[in-house]
Amino acid sequence: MPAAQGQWEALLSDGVRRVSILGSTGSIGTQALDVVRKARKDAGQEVFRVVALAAGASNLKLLARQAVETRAELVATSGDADAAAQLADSISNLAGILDAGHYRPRIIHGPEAATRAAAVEDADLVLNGITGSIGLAPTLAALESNKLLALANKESLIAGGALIHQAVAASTHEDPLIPVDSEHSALAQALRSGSATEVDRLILTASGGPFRGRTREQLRGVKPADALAHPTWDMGLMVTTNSATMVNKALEVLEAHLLFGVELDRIDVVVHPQSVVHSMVQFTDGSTMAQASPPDMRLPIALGLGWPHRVPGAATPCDWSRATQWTFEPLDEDAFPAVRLIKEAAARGATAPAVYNAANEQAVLAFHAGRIGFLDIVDTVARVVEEHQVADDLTVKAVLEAERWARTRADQLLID
Ligand SMILES: NC(=O)C1=CN([C@@H]2O[C@H](COP(=O)(O)OP(=O)(O)OC[C@H]3O[C@@H](n4cnc5c(N)ncnc54)[C@H](OP(=O)(O)O)[C@@H]3O)[C@@H](O)[C@H]2O)C=CC1
Ligand SMILES: CC(=O)[C@@H](O)[C@H](O)COP(=O)(O)O
Ligand SMILES: [Mn+2]
Repeated sequence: MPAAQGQWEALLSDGVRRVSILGSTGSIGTQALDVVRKARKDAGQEVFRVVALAAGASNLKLLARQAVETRAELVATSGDADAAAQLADSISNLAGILDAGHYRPRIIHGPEAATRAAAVEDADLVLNGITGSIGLAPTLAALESNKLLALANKESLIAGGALIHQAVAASTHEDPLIPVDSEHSALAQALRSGSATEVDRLILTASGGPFRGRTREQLRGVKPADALAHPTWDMGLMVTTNSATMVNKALEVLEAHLLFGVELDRIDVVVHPQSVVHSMVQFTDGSTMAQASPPDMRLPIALGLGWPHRVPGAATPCDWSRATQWTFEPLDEDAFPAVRLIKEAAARGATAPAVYNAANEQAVLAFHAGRIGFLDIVDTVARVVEEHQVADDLTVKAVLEAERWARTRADQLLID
């Protein structure tokens, strides 16, 4: 039997997986739909059924097209009643044109819409591809309604930390939280080869972003368009900017600690400009396991949707017949202090990581609005975290209050 055929059988052994895709119009969401489409074609039958779609309100036409294509039962927009009406019109027009005239999904709207889509009864698995810590409520809702959660929205884990651990512990699934972030998917794959006691260190790779090799002084005048010119990945604005400041890698170090329980001082970052080795696990005997594939998020997304099974043909593998070079270099923490700063924030505990992330989200938006310079982003994060009075316990209320304070304080500092 060909390898792929056995793999399709394994993947389909529990039946078609019903998925709710949050952030469906974004980079992760649209690639998830590529995976769903291709799996159906390659397997010759439905593999993943999209039962719910959720997005913001900036691309309602695309959301409508996705709804008609997938026939999702529930379609959610974070927009207002007008946005919902516009969405319903677009769906009904398109359904008429595309011979799906009978298709009438349930349309919901408002700030809670994605959270409701995360808890939708029909779904087995929720893919959270929303940007920002606004994704925390949907993350918790997915776990609390006992879904599998394929998590790209790292900000919810940073902000929610122990709250997410509690929700994971209460789940009846052995392993409900599946990493989709490329580095963490790589680590999860490498960790399949050894037990927790064998692990010595986790090594996260970083592309180095568009400003790799520059000194702090050389970063001073860079413009938003420069920061968005990522060398290897095509992603949304927030994560792309975070790659340029190394805040993305900082969030990912803490994400790895929260996902895999390895202490922060046993997690390293190495710059690997080709983005082919997505991360590595070093074992106690000196062996290192690395996961490698050309940069394409459809691979970790597919593994997230099919976990623990691989989706055959999800992405193109490395071409070993061609000469190639992979290089590795240390992170310059003087030019890019974000990783050191998050380790300090994590040591303060409770709400400090949520504050780090919220201040960063505000600063990134201010940078793109032309209100501040590039270096002000991480400098502001550092100041806001330093001023923060950490809450004693991590509750949803404490996180929301800390975030509200951090956003206001960051905005004040950015105006001054
Ligand atoms: N892109 C990538 O390759 C990678 C991304 N990630 C992580 O995945 C997450 C998504 O990133 P990315 O896809 O790049 O981001 P994008 O900006 O491309 O997409 C964000 C998506 O979230 C939607 N959205 C925004 N606000 C809400 C809301 N309140 N309710 C529901 N949906 C909302 C947007 O809708 P609308 O279109 O209407 O604005 C859009 O669909 C981030 O956490 C990022 O760090 C991790 C690894 C790789
Ligand atoms: C694809 C992915 O997982 C991104 O989070 C990626 O890691 C960003 O690239 P950097 O390594 O430049 O942060
Ligand atoms: Mn990543």
